Amino acid sequence: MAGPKKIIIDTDPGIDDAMAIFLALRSPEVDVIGMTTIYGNVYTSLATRNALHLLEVAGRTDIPVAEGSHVSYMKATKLRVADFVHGVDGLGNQNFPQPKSKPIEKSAAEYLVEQANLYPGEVTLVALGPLTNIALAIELDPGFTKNIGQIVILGGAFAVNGNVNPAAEANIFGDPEAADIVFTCGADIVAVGINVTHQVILTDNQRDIMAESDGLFANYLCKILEYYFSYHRDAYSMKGVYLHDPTALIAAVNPSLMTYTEGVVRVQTSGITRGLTLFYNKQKRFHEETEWCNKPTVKVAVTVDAPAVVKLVMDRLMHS
Ligand SMILES: O=c1[nH]cnc2c1ncn2[C@@H]1O[C@H](CO)[C@@H](O)[C@H]1O
Repeated sequence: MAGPKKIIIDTDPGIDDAMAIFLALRSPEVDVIGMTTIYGNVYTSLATRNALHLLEVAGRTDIPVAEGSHVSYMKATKLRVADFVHGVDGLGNQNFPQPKSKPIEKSAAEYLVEQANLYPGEVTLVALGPLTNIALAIELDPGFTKNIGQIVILGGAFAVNGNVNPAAEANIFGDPEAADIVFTCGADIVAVGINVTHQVILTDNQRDIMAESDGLFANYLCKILEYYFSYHRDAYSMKGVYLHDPTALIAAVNPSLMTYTEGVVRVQTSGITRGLTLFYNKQKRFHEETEWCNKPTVKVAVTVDAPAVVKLVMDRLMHS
């Protein structure tokens, strides 16, 4: 029997990233062999600090962290970070101590290429932030797309409004050029967009159940979740929060909790729809040769068993 699936988490922690990371560490189906960091919810240096901190909380400083790009694929330095969603420290403004551990010497892209070469076809990369590091890995080694087992992407808004603006979802908006490279690179890709993650909601009551448990992860998360809940109250008038990153992680841990469709995804890189993800189902042969022809297909999640995902997330975090 095959052992647990090797996964690398590319992350911008982030409150829902913290949930996904802890969930992964509590999931016997996967073995977290490393983490890479990226800007998005916070700037990259803080993402690295938070990734190291979360591994210290979990007692898993054996897991290497490789720091990712500080600029977009096109070298833009003016980046959009979502501190209004996660707090200025990215983890709900809790004044956590500086971690003692350090990132490895290699960059995220170098580390991704190294691991994909070391375990060809075996590594699942779960991308929870903008796709800069992955586009850089493809640039560094064109064989990366063949060597990486699968890339599960939290990103996109397929046939629904975005969450940055009506067109764009945050991770794709963070680096649309990188996203278009990744979606059309030919690797085995599964995209979980906010059309799916917006169905997966942790309610106030469910958070209270988690807070009353004696799970280490559940207790830690309930503290930092306060900020994330208040953002959802303000932005969406909701008494609950979207479980974006944990849902994407579940697509790697238990893919049967979602259904998927397959087609070509392109990303708009200019104008007011910059960051828009557009899915072509390949059901019509168009008359003209276009930028959509002869592109590799990806899988896009369409439905989710939301109660089962929420239950799995809660159970695993409470028994930690
Ligand atoms: O309104 C928002 N702006 C920016 N980022 C957001 C917003 N809401 C959620 N996220 C973050 O972006 C990813 C999902 O798109 C998640 O990581 C979530 O934490």
